[in-house]
Amino acid sequence: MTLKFGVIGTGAIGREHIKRITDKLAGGKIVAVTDVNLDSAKQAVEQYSLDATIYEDDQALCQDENVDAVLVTSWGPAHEQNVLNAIEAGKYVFCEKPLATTAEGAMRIVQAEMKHGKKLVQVGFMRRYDPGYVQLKNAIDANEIGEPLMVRCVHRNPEVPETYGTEMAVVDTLVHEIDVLHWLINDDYKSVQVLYPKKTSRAHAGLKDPQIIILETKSGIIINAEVFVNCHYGYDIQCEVIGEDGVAYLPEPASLVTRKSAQLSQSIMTDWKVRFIDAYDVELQDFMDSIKQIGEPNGPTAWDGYIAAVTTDACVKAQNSGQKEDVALEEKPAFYDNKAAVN
Ligand SMILES: NC(=O)c1ccc[n+]([C@@H]2O[C@H](COP(=O)([O-])OP(=O)(O)OC[C@H]3O[C@@H](n4cnc5c(N)ncnc54)[C@H](O)[C@@H]3O)[C@@H](O)[C@H]2O)c1
Ligand SMILES: O[C@H]1[C@H](O)[C@@H](O)[C@H](O)[C@@H](O)[C@H]1O
Repeated sequence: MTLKFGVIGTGAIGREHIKRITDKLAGGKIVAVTDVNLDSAKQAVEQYSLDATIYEDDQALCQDENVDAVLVTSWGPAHEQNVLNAIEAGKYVFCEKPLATTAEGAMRIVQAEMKHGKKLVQVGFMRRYDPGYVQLKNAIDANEIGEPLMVRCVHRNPEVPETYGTEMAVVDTLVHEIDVLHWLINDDYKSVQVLYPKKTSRAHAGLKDPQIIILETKSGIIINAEVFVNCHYGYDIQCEVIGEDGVAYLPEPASLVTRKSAQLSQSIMTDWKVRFIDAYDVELQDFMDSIKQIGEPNGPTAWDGYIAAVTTDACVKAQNSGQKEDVALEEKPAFYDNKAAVN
């Protein structure tokens, strides 16, 4: 069975995913596309020689009977409505992060999915599929470093556009750490605080950059996360988990080491597309395979999207108050504990 996708948003990651589903992964096909910029949708169809219907809006795309699953790769603020339209039409949804830009928005999706009665949504938190993070998780779960006590992590982008504001540092960027870290250390967040170090001269007027976000978990683990989106030198993701018995580091991506002209050097990546290429491939393959095998997506759920949204809301509050802010989650519905059985 081929899973037929309708794509909402044919920008950077939309095209990356179209390309991997079309040329690289097994069992998927793009049959419909839409974008608020219709020319972009047309270009994507041409670029990848797709046999796909071009729709003027997301609702019409979701209603297409030929579409089995909707790939939401529009801008963050559009995700909530895109996902709700897909659920309304009874379609599976793979939604890029963030699931919604507010906790209320994410909760509306959770409620719509529960009302539908079956899991349909997977959120694009691809780091859970990254081989390095998987290694780190296996080491923690196998108790190789003992009880985790502290985590230090770094999320650096070379630059960001003028449209990227202070809140996006948490809603668009830190959201990756927010999702992957609670999964990694098997804990829930209790509070968050945001500090602003000296501002880089490379950040535009409306952006505070870098930022340090301190997250405390229910068991007392302190996470120190740096977001620095004008670091200039590369795309750099680091994570170090300090346990009672030892320390585990996220492996650096493999890169050639050279010795030349009295220099020992190694390159640093500059682009998220390349840094997490394996993770994107595996997450989308898993989405397609699990729908075929168990009738529902297997990856990060709408509830994970809700946890992330509650935590980013608290971070935004902390950005503005300068105080420690609580992360207050609703109780997890049993709906999100159950996994479908293999058919
Ligand atoms: N998982 C990751 O590592 C990762 C990487 C990049 C982007 N993203 C996420 O993917 C999303 C898209 O990012 P991008 O870099 O591709 O942005 P982009 O600006 O390159 O592309 C977004 C596209 O969506 C279209 N669009 C916006 N609103 C729409 C709507 N309501 N209906 C239809 N089309 C609409 C825009 O016209 C644009 O073509 C963002 O939420 C971003 O956070 C995730
Ligand atoms: O949308 C992108 C993407 O999610 C990248 O992985 C992240 O490093 C960027 O900060 C973000 O803007």
